[in-house]
Amino acid sequence: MISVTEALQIITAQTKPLPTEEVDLLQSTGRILAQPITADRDFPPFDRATMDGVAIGSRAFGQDVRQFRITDMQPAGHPQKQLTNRGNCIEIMTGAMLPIGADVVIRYEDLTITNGIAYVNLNEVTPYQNVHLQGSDKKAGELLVEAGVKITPAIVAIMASVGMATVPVYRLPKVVVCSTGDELVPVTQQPLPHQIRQSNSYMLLAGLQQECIIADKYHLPDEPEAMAEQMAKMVEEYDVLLFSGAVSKGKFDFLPQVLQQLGMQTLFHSIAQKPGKPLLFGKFNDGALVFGFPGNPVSTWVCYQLYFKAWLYRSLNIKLPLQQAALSKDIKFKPPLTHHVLVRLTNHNGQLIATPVDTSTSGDMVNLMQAEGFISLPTDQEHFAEGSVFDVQLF
Ligand SMILES: Nc1nc2c(c(=O)[nH]1)N[C@H]1C(S)=C(S)[C@@H](COP(=O)(O)OP(=O)(O)OC[C@H]3O[C@@H](n4cnc5c(N)ncnc54)[C@H](O)[C@@H]3O)O[C@H]1N2
Ligand code: MOO
Ligand SMILES: [Mg+2]
Repeated sequence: MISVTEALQIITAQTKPLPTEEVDLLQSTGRILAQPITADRDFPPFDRATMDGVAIGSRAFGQDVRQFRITDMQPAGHPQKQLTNRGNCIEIMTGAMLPIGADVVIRYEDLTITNGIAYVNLNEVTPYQNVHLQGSDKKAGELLVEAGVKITPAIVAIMASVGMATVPVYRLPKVVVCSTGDELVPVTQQPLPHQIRQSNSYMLLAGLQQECIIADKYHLPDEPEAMAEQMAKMVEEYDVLLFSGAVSKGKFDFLPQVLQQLGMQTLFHSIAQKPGKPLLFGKFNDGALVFGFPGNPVSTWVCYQLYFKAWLYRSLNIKLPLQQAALSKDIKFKPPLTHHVLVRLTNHNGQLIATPVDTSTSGDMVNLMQAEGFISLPTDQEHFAEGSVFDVQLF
């Protein structure tokens, strides 16, 4: 049986750089940007009024001029006007170009306007007051967003502003999620006393959706020939096959043998860990990877998070979300296995505290929802003291 570290090494050795593709701007949120974005023009592209009011020249104000005749209007979206006389001003709206000859915007709140004359009720003004100067955020040609970041709504706004209707992103793998087991019935079906509804596959599909992966879904019976028939097509079609169940020692756990008959090379089957000991990982010659997650829901979820996401994030060259947190209580764990402890997080005087979530067994899917992540406790200790700090991998 291999260790968690060895398993992660074997899995991450199976990553290769993903090709890129163009997606619509609004389909890009959450995807990984494949090219850097540079400013096509200055940010902002002109001296921009940041307040509604009037535009004047600060020199006139310095020469004790306090009243200005309103001669024109400079709304946003209109070509730049010109201030021709130091005793004049131009009404200006937020977002408009600062007129030629003006360098200050006085807010309406600081003005008294009577008969077309604006009186400035201020003792001093400074040049470029209430003006967002051209190029002050970024200059044309400068880097705005580096490649390799996860696209957020703010990045979508930047891409829109530089005219990108489509966005180059790393292609995501084509994934299929496959539940196994004769006890499982569809969500819409009333289970008989010996049956349960499928839930692991939905948990995996939902998890994949959070990574922007829309996977296909299959269900396989506990019958080797029927399994093989359906799976042969999957190997051709998908980059990654995620199975749940049928990987342990049961008389109906046919998955490892069927996959091997179809030509899968087993890279490991079982890890020194709890939960998730019988995890299966393999690959086909044409490149399809197989993760066989143990069927108990907590095992499926922890193995998906720890192993599939390690592979996915390494392929995309991004970091897994980790937070350091201190244990809320002592944990004792005897066997020489890596113990993955589900935790929820709270903040205590600025220190993040990880409180273990009580699940009765790894089949307890109801209490799984309490967990915000998990800690992988190392094998070289049996006693983990309250207050000791560990990385929490966040769900
Ligand atoms: N003799 C041994 N028995 C078991 C061992 C062992 O080492 N020796 N390992 C145990 C561990 S640990 C786990 S985890 C499970 C893994 O079992 P399988 O991967 O073979 O999964 P199944 O037998 O198909 O199912 C187990 C359990 O999970 C439920 N399940 C499966 N798929 C789904 C799904 N899509 N939605 C909801 N629930 C699902 C299934 O009904 C079973 O209750 O084996 C232990 N046994
Ligand atoms: O992974 Mo199993 O569910 O350790 O119990
Ligand atoms: Mg089994």
